[in-house]
Amino acid sequence: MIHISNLTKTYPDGTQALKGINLDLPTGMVGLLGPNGAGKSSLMRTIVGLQQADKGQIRLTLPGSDANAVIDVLKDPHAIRQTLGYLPQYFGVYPNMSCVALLKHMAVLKGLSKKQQAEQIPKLLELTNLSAFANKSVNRFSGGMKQRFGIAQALLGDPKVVIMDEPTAGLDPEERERLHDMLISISKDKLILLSTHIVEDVENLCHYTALLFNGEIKAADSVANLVNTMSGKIWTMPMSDIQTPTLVNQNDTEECQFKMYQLNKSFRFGEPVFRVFSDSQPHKLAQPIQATLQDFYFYTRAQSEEQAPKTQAELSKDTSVRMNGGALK
Ligand SMILES: Nc1ncnc2c1ncn2[C@@H]1O[C@H](COP(=O)(O)OP(=O)(O)OP(=O)(O)O)[C@@H](O)[C@H]1O
Repeated sequence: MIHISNLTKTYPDGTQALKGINLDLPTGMVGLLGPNGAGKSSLMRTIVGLQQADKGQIRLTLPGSDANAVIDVLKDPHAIRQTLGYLPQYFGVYPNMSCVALLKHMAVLKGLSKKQQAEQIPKLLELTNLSAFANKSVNRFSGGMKQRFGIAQALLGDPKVVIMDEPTAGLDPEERERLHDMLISISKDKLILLSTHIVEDVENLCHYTALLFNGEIKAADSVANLVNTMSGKIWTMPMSDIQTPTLVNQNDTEECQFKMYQLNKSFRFGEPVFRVFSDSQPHKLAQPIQATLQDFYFYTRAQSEEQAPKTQAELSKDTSVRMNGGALK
């Protein structure tokens, strides 16, 4: 497991990317969810020792090992590099080398012996469905094949901790499904930390997730627990009606205590539909619907935006959002 405490990271231009992160990540498939710019890559790069934190601590206990065998990642970045696999968000340009030659080269960099290379590389090519392309140059691979190659290199040395930054980015549905299969098959005795903004991927694959917004952890729990907190409180209703909302449970007091969040607007058969969070039926046309992790994600985001100090421009934007069915107070 990875234990992170009080981790902060500010870039030289003053951007505070991580604002005192406290997080315990268990073994298995774990999601790190957050919108663009939330700080996911900053956190991942810090965990894998590619950049320094300003302060804080990251401690790693390897799955299946003695609880006392702890690696202090920030003090000993070399040790973590030997025990984890990393799939970065961008690989940059690949050299003009065949898939198998590049894997061998990376295996050497990871310190694998010739025997280990001979054992592991064919298995990894098979696992990632690249055996038929072993002699093809990686820079001629499709996006999905490059992503699978990235996973093969991350798994060299059979690491117990694997960190993947946006692994499904740019993949077509078939490739995404294949990648999901692969991740599930390798996750049994490892901690696989999956960073993404695709909430559905986390709901489908991960048993545990953390939500990162604007450099802060806003929730961390089992996916089932987070979804359960939304249970019975999610409704769908047609967009047209929310513009003049009729609250069915408005109480008698002057100030309405009732709170409703628009979570998500989408379209079905060309007609707008949106999901709202509400303790009770928010409108006579509202229908109850099964809660999802996406509902929790949007609810948490709406709450964290509400708590964040706002500029004048944001405040005037908020008023128009509210008139269209945003957070009603
Ligand atoms: N090297 C850097 N120098 C300055 N600011 C940076 C640097 N890297 C990231 N940032 C900023 O830090 C914040 C967090 O960025 P980060 O890339 O960690 O977010 P992210 O959640 O991974 O986003 P995305 O999903 O878009 O990749 C952003 O405001 C980003 O602009």
